[in-house]
Amino acid sequence: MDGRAVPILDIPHWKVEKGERVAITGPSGSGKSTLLHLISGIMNADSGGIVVAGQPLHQINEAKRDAFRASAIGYVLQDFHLIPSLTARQNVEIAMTSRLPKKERRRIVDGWLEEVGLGGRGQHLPAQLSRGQQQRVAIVRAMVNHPPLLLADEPTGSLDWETADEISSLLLGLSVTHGYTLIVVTHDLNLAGRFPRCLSIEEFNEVRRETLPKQRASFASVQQEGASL
Ligand SMILES: Nc1ncnc2c1ncn2[C@@H]1O[C@H](COP(=O)(O)OP(=O)(O)OP(=O)(O)O)[C@@H](O)[C@H]1O
Repeated sequence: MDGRAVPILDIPHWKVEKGERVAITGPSGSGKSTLLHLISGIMNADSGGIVVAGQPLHQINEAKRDAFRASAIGYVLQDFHLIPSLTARQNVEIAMTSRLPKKERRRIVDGWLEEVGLGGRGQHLPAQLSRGQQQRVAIVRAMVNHPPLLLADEPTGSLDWETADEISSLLLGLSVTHGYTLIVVTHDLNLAGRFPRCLSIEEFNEVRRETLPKQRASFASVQQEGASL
């Protein structure tokens, strides 16, 4: 870390159990998105270690982290990030890591779309779908490889309250059905309040709020033990 940088996160130890559903709240700039970037290996901590599903992310190179993320971590974002020129089905298929015959891939994707209430919508482009429907496609894309861990950054942040409630139910319901660990960061207290474990990032981050407006994470240790890949 250079002399001007101030830590965003300083987490001596933090652990999420396999299959746990955790919501993390906290003020803007408190490092919620940064935490998910660290857990997913998109960003490196300056020191310390992060273990996800038995894989120490800090001990593998970037290419291996990318491959690990593709198969083991699903990521849902506030603004969906669907490819506009691809149909709902294609947006999901493009994320599949298994090399199955096209017909089989289509059967799997259509099954997922059906499960999230989008049966018959596979041929629609994102622009032909409502925002809630687009988020459902994004959730399917995140889950299609059956990752043991799903991360969601403000998944209801751009939805009206009713749709937000539906997406909250969907995420929590799917985590029970499919048994994945779910970590959500959010301002949405309605969403957070529905989680079995709900905490403020300030409860496990030792950086004081006054020091937050600077940059970079300094240390994080997140473990998800016992998950099978
Ligand atoms: N790529 C980056 N490079 C440098 N600093 C960054 C970067 N991304 C975020 N930061 C800084 O890290 C701090 C935490 O940002 P982060 O986005 O994690 O907070 P947040 O709690 O998710 O905020 P919000 O709720 O507003 O999305 C902020 O001070 C931000 O300016």
